[in-house]
Amino acid sequence: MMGIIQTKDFGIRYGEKIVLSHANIDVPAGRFFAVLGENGAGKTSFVKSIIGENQQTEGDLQLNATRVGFVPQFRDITRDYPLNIAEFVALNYNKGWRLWLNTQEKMAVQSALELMDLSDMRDKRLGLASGGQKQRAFVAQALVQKPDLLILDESTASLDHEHKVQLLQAVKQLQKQQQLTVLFITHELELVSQFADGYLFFEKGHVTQGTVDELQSLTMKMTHRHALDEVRHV
Ligand SMILES: Nc1ncnc2c1ncn2[C@@H]1O[C@H](COP(=O)(O)OP(=O)(O)OP(=O)(O)O)[C@@H](O)[C@H]1O
Repeated sequence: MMGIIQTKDFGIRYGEKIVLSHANIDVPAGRFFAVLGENGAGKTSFVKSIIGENQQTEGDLQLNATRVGFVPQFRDITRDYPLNIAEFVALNYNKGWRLWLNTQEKMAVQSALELMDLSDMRDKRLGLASGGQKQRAFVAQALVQKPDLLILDESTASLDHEHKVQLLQAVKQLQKQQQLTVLFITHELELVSQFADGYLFFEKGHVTQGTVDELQSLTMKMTHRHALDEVRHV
């Protein structure tokens, strides 16, 4: 099977600063990949290259996806933002010229809202929603367009535990049922290792790709290291 994201000697640099070099990865279609690495390791720069928002690259990056859904880490939604949650989720359907939705589109919006546990809040103004509710609305909006590649940048960071698990379960379900490929950028290694089939690990200008088994041992190692750090800091 052809990989959905393939790179050959791929690199990213901002002027003199080399963020990534000689990246050789091959993400198979239909898998759930955790994207890991410390702050500033280059995770966001890499996914921006995938969606064509970062041109400061060298080498080869091949993308074999038709529709890519990207949920960025931050989005500026102020309190006076006028749309309600359902309207926001449906935004891709009415690009300013059409204010109504057909039945099929309404159903797609409804099912995305249900998946993200937002049906009860569909009429709530997005500007007045909590951080976690907004984050779930962003994911729902990305799901409506039925992407074959979904990229989530720390989408669980502001959620309570129950909604973290719920979001991961919903995405996992779509991955299995609809052959969705998922790239999930996160610092929550333990949580994501229960859902991922593999990982990309960004460290010191390089990226390594690993299997689910390697992810488990990486999680153990990191958790152990973290525990040791905590002991040291006492
Ligand atoms: N447009 C830019 N111009 C110059 N430097 C940049 C730009 N974008 C990112 N960088 C730098 O590139 C490095 C990688 O940043 P990036 O945001 O990709 O990291 P990250 O792994 O996503 O980090 P985090 O976990 O904090 O989100 C950082 O040192 C950052 O300061």
